[in-house]
Amino acid sequence: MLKVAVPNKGALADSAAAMLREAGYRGRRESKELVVRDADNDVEFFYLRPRDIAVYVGSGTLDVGLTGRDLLLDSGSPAEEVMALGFGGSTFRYAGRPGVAADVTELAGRRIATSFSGLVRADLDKHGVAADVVKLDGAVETAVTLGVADVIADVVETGTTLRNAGLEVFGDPILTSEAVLVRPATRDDSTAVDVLVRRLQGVLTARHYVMMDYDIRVELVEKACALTPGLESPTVSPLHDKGQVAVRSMVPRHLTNRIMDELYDLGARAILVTDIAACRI
Ligand SMILES: Nc1ncnc2c1ncn2[C@@H]1O[C@H](COP(=O)(O)OP(=O)(O)OP(=O)(O)O)[C@@H](O)[C@H]1O
Ligand SMILES: O=P(O)(O)OC[C@H]1O[C@H](OP(=O)(O)OP(=O)(O)O)[C@H](O)[C@@H]1O
Ligand SMILES: [Mg+2]
Repeated sequence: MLKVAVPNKGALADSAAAMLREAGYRGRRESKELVVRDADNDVEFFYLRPRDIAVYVGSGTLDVGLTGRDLLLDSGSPAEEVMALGFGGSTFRYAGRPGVAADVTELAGRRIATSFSGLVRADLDKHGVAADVVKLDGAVETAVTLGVADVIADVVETGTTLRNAGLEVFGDPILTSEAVLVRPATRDDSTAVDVLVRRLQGVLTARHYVMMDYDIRVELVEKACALTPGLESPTVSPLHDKGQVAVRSMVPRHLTNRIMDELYDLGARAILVTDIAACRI
């Protein structure tokens, strides 16, 4: 039975659960459940703290897990990233009172509060900077106000928490993160993991693309297909009216309206867009 680690709470938990549900797996009925057995799919889900997931997977105790790239790299675990999951996006950045520093090279001798000490020490080493890392559990923005640190390094999504604490980011982002699927670096080839990966890729594709159908005059079909090339090649079917064809193609969701406008201008009509509920490409 494939053993999968899933975030039990926090910023990644709801989206991870939604993605697995869309991929056809059983979820938990209430948030106190720590283990869920999905016998139909031969999978067992372990609901763990997101920070601990890379540790379990890296040790080989669990076969695969969903966590943040920042948490994976911070843990120093030998687990490796298999695929990005398209949610839980954030950056990991230095921040401080306005004007405190312009970039990491100005942090020598300073105190840096963070709950990601692995990431920060690696970044300081990379830049040859000797600074004190103050390891805290969370809410690190307050460390500057309370005088425990000169600057912080933390997860930034909207920037609201920083603004509320009177802090500003400085320097380049240390890391760009999102939720990722991780597996042990020394893994055996596993068909069960391949099935999970294909299902999750199916969810990503179904979310990123829509299906577009339209009718177009035969002599314009090449131009229309250039606007809607699809992933491989559009399906072109004959219509009863010999002068026209029906075209069906996958289109990136964020381009839907622009492509419909362009197709309409070209002469396409009966342009219909439908969601893709599930797919294997
Ligand atoms: N707005 C956000 N706040 C916090 N984490 C976010 C946010 N957006 C995305 N993330 C990602 O979520 C993960 C952190 O999740 P979470 O905050 O639940 O873990 P944690 O900080 O270890 O736990 P907790 O906050 O419960 O102590 C990281 O990968 C982070 O990049
Ligand atoms: O840029 P924003 O949208 O404001 O989000 C970033 C904030 O959210 C996270 O805190 P979290 O809620 O995980 O609490 P924690 O600091 O205790 O981990 C992170 O540590 C920042 O404080
Ligand atoms: Mg947090």
